[in-house]
Formats: sequence, C-alpha cells, structure tokens
Amino acid sequence: MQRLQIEPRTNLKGTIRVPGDKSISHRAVMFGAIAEGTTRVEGFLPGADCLSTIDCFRKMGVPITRKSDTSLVIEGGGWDGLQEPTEFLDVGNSGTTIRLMLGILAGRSFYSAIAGDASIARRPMDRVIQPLRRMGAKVEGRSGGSFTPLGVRGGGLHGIEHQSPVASAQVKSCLLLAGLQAKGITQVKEPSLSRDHTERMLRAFGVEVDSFAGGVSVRGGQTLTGGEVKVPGDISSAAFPMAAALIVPGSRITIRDVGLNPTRTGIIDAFQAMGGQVEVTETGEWCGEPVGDLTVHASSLHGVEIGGELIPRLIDEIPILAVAATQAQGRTVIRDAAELKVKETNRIAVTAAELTKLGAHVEETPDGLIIEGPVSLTGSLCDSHGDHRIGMAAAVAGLIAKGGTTVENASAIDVSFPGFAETMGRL
Ligand SMILES: O=C(O)C1=C[C@@H](OP(=O)(O)O)[C@@H](O)[C@H](O)C1
Ligand SMILES: C=C(OP(=O)(O)O)C(=O)O
Repeated sequence: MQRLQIEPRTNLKGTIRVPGDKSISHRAVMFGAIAEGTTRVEGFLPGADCLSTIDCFRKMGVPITRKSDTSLVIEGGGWDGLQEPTEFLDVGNSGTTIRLMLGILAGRSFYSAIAGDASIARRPMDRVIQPLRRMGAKVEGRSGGSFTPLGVRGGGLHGIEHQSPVASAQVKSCLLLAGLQAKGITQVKEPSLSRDHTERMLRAFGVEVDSFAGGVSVRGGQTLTGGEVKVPGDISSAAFPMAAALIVPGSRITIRDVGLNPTRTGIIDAFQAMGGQVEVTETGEWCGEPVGDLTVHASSLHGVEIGGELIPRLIDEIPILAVAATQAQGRTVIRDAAELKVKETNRIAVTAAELTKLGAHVEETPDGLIIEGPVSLTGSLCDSHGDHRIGMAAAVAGLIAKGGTTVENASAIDVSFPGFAETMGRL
C-alpha cells in the first residue's frame, strides 16, 4: 500500500483544477446507460468509485467507451437495454454506486447479485432495501437484507410515499430511479435537502421531476433521452486545497471550474463563517449545475458551531473542516453529523484519532466533534484507514505539522481524487 510523505510548507501559490465531480460522474454513467441514445460525458472523474460504476453497467451489456481518461461515450438502450448480469456486480468502495444501482435493479425483471469491498459490507443498506421492498422489489441479503452481498429480483413495482429519516441523496436517488420504473407516483421526503444532482440531471435527460418543500416526486413510466454531460470540478475535492490555502501561511490559490450547486457549497459557507477569505466567482452553468472559480487566501480563523441543515451540504467535507478547526481560535463544535459513522469509515472516530496523533485537541461526541484551537501540530505516522477523505485530510494537516508526516494506505485517495499529490505539489 502506497505511502505519502509530507513536509511542512509555506506560501502555497497558483491556479489549479480538481478532478470531475464524483456524484455527477456516477449519475452521468448510470443515466446514460438507462437512457435511449448516445450520451457523451466530458470531465468524467476517473476515480476508482466511478470506474466501479462503469464496470457494473458493462456487466449488464451497456457499451461504454473511454475516449480518454475523462471522456466517455455511452450507448444507452433504454431501461430494457439492461441485460441480466452473469457475474456479481462489484461496486468496490462506492456507496453511491450500490445504493443508486439498487434503485435501477429493483425495476428490472431479472436477477442480479451485488456486493463491494469490506467497507461496503459494513454500511447500512436497509435504508434503501426497506422502501424498495414496499414498492414490490424482492431483495435478499445478509442480516435480512441490511448488508451486502445482496440479491435482487426486480420488476412489478408500484409507487410509494417515503419519509426518509436521514437527509440522504443516495436514498432519494435510489427511490426516484425505482419510481421511474413503477406504476403511479413515487414521493420521497427528507428532513432537510440533500444534494440534488439526480433531480437536475434527470430533467436534463428529459424526465419530469416535481420538487416541493421537503421532498420530490416522479411519475413512473418515463424514459430518459441521452445527451451531453459536462462535469464540473468536485467541490468535495476542492475542499482539500482550499483548507490548505487557508491554514498554510502566505498562501493564495485559485481553483477553476468548481461545481457550485447550493446543496454542495456548505463548506464555503463554513470556511467563511470561520473568517476564511474565500472569493467565489460564478462563471456559468454546465448541464443545469452552477460552476465557478474559487480564490482562497491564508486567513486567521476562529471557531464556529455547525449543525442542522448545513450538515448535508458539507457532509463529506467534515474531516478536512476539522483540520482547519485545529488552527482556528477557540472552539469548533460540529453536531448533527451522526451519518459520518456509516461512511467509508466511522469518520467521527477516525478523524479524531488521526488528528490526535498530530497533537490536535479533538473530542468525539455521539453526533460530531469538538475541536479546540489553535494548536501547533507535530508530524506523525498517520493512516487513511482505507478512506480517501481521511488520507487527504491527514496529508493537508501534514503541511503545517512540524517535522515530516507520513500517510499510510494512501492509495485510497484514488477513490475520489486521482492525482491529489501532484495537484497539491503544483501549489
Ligand atoms: O448521492 C451522492 O452522490 C452522495 C451522497 C452522500 O451520501 P448520503 O446521501 O448517503 O448522505 C455523500 O456522502 C456521498 O459521498 C455521495
Ligand atoms: C461517502 C462517500 O462516498 P460513497 O458514499 O459513494 O462511498 C464519499 O465520497 O465521501
């Protein structure tokens, strides 16, 4: 397993781009595969998770050609173009792949078996399996279908109304994809708005989606029409160089063509609330998604309290937000984030453990973290624990830690940010 070696730095400078948005890249492949006609994707994220999505659809007979690392052509044959897979569908490390695919498989009248790596085997699937069963899908699996491996015999679905207990775009998207194949209307309500890339891209593919306060619904029996997708840079990846620029003295960087969907920009709001100088310039809209440039200056930060509706808007950025909080004056409290326990790792426990190794003052709470700052960090031997976001958070912390820092199991970073070390190196 690859190791990353980090030395302390000052004066990060320059202009970079980050790889394509992971959520949008997954959806481009999936929607292209179930659409009628050709879909061309530019700016695709060639990270391990999105490659798993491609692999699953190829196993169902969908022709997907990679013209380059970041450019794809998908020949969709509509819903009925998907063929019964003769092999296990392997989602690797990707929660988005398995949960969204389950919504597609639930409506197909064939048998499929799906599983992923050891991390996926620990992540809860009952949040999608229970409502899918209520729609009429037949799903078997470990612990009554709560965990992988799962077997699905789909078809014969009817619409339901579902109140999700968690604000989860994966749950919402899964049920909308099943709902498009069901009789009648499928409605999903959530406690606060999760990322809405599915709603936006379905509309771009010609589907009627009804968004209302507190939820979203679709009518069954609709088909998707293939088209062009241009994927913006992933704000969740941009969060790492952003945090680095905020905390490394003398820094000023620009990140171009970043997705600025308001359901994803919570990290900008949080950094600004901490006193971080982040300038946002919106430059346009790509396939219904706002896009722009971010300029970030080294800043003196102060602690903040973060919770409620902001959490789903920055859920994947909490490990790197915690790194920035170690350099903020006073106390940072992150609450309402218990979902972090069921990501690639228990990100509350693992963020606290890795930052503590570096000398930070971090306390784990049942639904978040309390961080006291500012603290001078000391270089240490850190571990990604197989979690891309933890690996990158530790690496950014290493940029301000006295002495060298090593991140073990750094190859996990390729899940969402291939070329992370090279991109950071350019600064
Ligand atoms: O729909 C998506 O693309 C994602 C939704 C989020 O998960 P939940 O919806 O389960 O919170 C997020 O953590 C994940 O990285 C990607
Ligand atoms: C939680 C994440 O992804 P997924 O749920 O798709 O594994 C993530 O990328 O941080």
